Amino acid sequence: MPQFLLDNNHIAAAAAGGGAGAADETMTAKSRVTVVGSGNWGSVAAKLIASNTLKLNSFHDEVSMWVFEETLPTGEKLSQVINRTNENVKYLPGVKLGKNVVANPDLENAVKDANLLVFVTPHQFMEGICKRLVGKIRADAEAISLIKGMEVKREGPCMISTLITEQLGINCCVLMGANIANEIAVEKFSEATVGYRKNKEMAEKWVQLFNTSYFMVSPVQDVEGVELCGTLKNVVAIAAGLVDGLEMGNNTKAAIMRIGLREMMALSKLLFPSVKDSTFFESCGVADLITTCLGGRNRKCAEAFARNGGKRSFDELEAEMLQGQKLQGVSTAKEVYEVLNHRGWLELFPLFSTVHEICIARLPPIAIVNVKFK
Ligand SMILES: NC(=O)C1=CN([C@@H]2O[C@H](COP(=O)(O)OP(=O)(O)OC[C@H]3O[C@@H](n4cnc5c(N)ncnc54)[C@H](O)[C@@H]3O)[C@@H](O)[C@H]2O)C=CC1
Ligand SMILES: O=C(CO)COP(=O)(O)O
Repeated sequence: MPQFLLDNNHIAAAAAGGGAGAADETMTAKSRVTVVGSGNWGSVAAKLIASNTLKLNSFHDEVSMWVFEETLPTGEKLSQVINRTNENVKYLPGVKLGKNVVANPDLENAVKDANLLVFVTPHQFMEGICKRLVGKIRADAEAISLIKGMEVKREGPCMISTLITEQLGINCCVLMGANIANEIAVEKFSEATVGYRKNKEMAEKWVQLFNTSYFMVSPVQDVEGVELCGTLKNVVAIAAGLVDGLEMGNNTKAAIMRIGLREMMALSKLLFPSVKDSTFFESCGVADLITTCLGGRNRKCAEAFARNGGKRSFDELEAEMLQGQKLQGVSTAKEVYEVLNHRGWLELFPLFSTVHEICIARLPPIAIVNVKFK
């Protein structure tokens, strides 16, 4: 790791060196971690955490990982294969998770002893998961959401961290960033941002749990800003993929990313006036926007959508190209559109609204560059 990074982050040094020490253990009860989710990023999150729980005395070594059970083509259950091979052969093949990661297909059983809950599933499943968890978690549990997405209620948008807090009655931080899971899985250096509301000590505990020599995590006091960055950039990534599929070139793509960033900032601040400008310059902001528009799944499927002239649906392309992994950008574009429509803001957000209209085939892919961006 470059020296300047160490200077920047004393917590990184503590995590990498396992410096918590025996004194730590005697002062605090050990925390138990459960990761709720085991897709591409969920599996990498479990790997990161498991490498740290082995080093840090304040955490139990074992990391429980809830697996949405499925039967593999071999006839075996995914959770059993993960526990036998120490690999998520479907969502993260070829990467060992750490022997202290234990896959568990029983959601309620997986969470019952944990005081640290890490939520990392596609956002559309979270409402159902929360309902199942009511009354099933420890009273002293704390949560963090790695989920990029939101729900739309009659009252307006509901961020996933808010859903968790409201349904389960627990505090929820968020972790977002320029984090293409497959790259972090092979330990290429990247950064992430933890967003917290009030409790800085808790944010630092999450930083400690995730931070490694190749994954540098920084806390910022702006939970909505961090979460909206992670959520809204997926809509811009769809636009960037359309531009790629249309072979419009780099200048057009850069323009779409700039306009997208401007809409991300404007909508975030309209929804939550407390959102800070500086958050957009953290890993969760411009860095995540760049990496997703260059190398993410939303970009990839949108490129194929445009190459097919919009004739094959995103659902079809997702099933064919992602082998069970899920796109977040298409449903987020719909959710954003509902919010904009409900509030009379559609004209203020031409990129966001056009992406949705292209996704549902109301407009052709080329419309992404025919919009009048003010
Ligand atoms: N993959 C990546 O590079 C990154 C993903 N994220 C975010 O992390 C979140 C989770 O994404 P991934 O871990 O990549 O998942 P994924 O898209 O790779 O996998 C889909 C997951 O959903 C599960 N699933 C399918 N049907 C389900 C159901 N009915 N109920 C519950 N679970 C079901 C599957 O078993 C699988 O674990 C998303 O919000 C995504 O935006 C964030 C950063 C990076
Ligand atoms: O959020 C991501 C990178 O930070 C991954 O984006 P995709 O879901 O488009 O792959």
